[in-house]
Amino acid sequence: MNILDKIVADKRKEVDLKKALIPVSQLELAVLYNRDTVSLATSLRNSNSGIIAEHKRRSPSKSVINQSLNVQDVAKGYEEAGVCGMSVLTDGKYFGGSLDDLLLARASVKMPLLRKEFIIDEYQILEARAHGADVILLIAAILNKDEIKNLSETAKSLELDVLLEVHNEEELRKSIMPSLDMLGVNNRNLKTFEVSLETSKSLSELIPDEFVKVSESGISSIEAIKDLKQYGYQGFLIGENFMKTDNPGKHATEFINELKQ
Ligand SMILES: O=C(O)c1ccccc1NCC(=O)[C@H](O)[C@H](O)COP(=O)(O)O
Repeated sequence: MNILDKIVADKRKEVDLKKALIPVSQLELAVLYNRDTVSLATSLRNSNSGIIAEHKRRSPSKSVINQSLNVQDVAKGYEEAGVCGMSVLTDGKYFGGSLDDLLLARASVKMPLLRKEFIIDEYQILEARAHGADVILLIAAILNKDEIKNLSETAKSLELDVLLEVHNEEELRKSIMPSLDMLGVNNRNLKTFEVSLETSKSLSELIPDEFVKVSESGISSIEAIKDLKQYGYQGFLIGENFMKTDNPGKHATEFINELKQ
């Protein structure tokens, strides 16, 4: 079994357990009293930098990245740096994240927040909305076409943006549908962890213009972003490069300032 299959199998067990403990009706109540959402797609369309900065403590490919930071400080630092939005990993077992991280980030900043999760059930979309997310991620590698349609339509009905992530042409072709806002190309193969920015470049021309194009993973230089912009990318998801430092917000500020020059 590859790591992605293992993550999804664990996620199914986790969601089934949670459903038994916290009923959908309780989450729906939390959604009802939640805030208006803000659009990451709009923020990216109106931005020069296009940076989506991630909160990432550890990962299957890197084990420990940074365990000593406080999510509120990271969120405030990113917002002050002027990023377009923040991605918050909420998976506990493989990434050391939680829904509490999302809630605490939400309490600290106004910018769009992405729940970075392995979403396989509508329940997780309600959770995302109830904990302050503005955007959800759907990963084409773990969903079929009907699941992508149902989950993305549920997200839209809750006024959430949808970022659909692909890694190859087959995933892209099955996924294109009007209920998506952004198409993300993950440069990391989630089954082998191999990273290549060529993946974003080669898939770019197959992504219709109505979707905001986002390049994800393995981005660590200004040159890489300038290069990817030539291929129509308006969003750049950066995790490790910021999180491996003592002060991710400061690093993001310096990065964005250099990008603007
Ligand atoms: O990062 C991993 O090792 C990983 C492994 C398996 C599934 C997903 C994984 N990462 C999720 C992401 O997409 C990245 O955290 C995100 O794109 C930022 O990547 P990076 O800038 O390379 O930290």
